[in-house]
Amino acid sequence: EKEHTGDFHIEEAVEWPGLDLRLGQVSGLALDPENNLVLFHRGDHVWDENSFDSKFVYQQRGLGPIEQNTILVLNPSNAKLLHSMGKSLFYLPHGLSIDKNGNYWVTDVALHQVFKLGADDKEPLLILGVALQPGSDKNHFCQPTDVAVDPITGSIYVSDGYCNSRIIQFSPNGLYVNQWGEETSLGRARPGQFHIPHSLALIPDYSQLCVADRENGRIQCFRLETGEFVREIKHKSFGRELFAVSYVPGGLLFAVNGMPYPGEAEPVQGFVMNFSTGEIIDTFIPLRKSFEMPHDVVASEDKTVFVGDVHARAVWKFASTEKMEHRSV
Ligand SMILES: O=C(N[C@@H](O)C(=O)O)c1ccccc1
Repeated sequence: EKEHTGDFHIEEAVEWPGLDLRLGQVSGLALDPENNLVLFHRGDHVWDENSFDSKFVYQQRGLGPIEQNTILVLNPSNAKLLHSMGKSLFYLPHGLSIDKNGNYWVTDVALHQVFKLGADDKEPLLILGVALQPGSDKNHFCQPTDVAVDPITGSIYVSDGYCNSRIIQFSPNGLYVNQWGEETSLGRARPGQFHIPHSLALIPDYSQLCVADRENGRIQCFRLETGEFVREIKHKSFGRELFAVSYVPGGLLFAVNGMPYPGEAEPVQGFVMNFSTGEIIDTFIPLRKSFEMPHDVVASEDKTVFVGDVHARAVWKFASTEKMEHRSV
């Protein structure tokens, strides 16, 4: 009988033409049920130092919403545009995820809102949060960063956000159910404390929700039903910031970290981890150009990985070059 000992490597798919799509800041990536790549970008708007006041109120309303289509559906092989939507709706796109029915779930950090959109371009199916009003109660977010929808229960989880430190759970029709998380106290970051919960990965096989705890440079995982802390995944090679996390059925967890601060050793890169052990089994960087601020990562079952970069305004594709040594036993 043959035994496979896969030596897992991924490297950039250099035939992918997604590096110069002339997009705005690419903030969110997801794969739809047909495995098309969907991206969320900011068109001609940018998030910079002048975008918010000290109370996190968006300062550039005068610009109006982004007139370009902010949600693009691309062919995952050749980056050809298949469909686009989402114009005149958003000010500062951030997170994007797609549920098992193909609905798009997005966050806008300027509006402080979460939207559920059908794949057509009709009215949003659900909006959570109050437009342009930051807050931290049951119906106000503060720069919410991502959404994850449980494929089994339909429960909605929101990572809230740059100016809050919590995960909020809503029922499938948007009623507040539960929340957990608190600000990171000075000194050590304890379990359940966040410093920008920045990206979510829902792990149905283990009924866990994993969070990229960005400025604590770590991933924290919690029980879906209760929000109870399960474990932290942290590696020295993550450096100071861990921006995004994504799970692919079969047990692999993907992540991207932040640029090193001056004088720090850990380079900006992508990570492939074994979910159950938390161990890093591969790292990856582009061959063409280089990561600047990799902001989201998404992987498909065949281990194709896409990374969107909010500064480089680029989308890289990586593919596994698994070398299978065949040993007869
Ligand atoms: O983190 C920032 N941005 C990115 O996450 C992003 O989503 O663009 C940011 C921080 C301070 C000022 C301006 C931008």
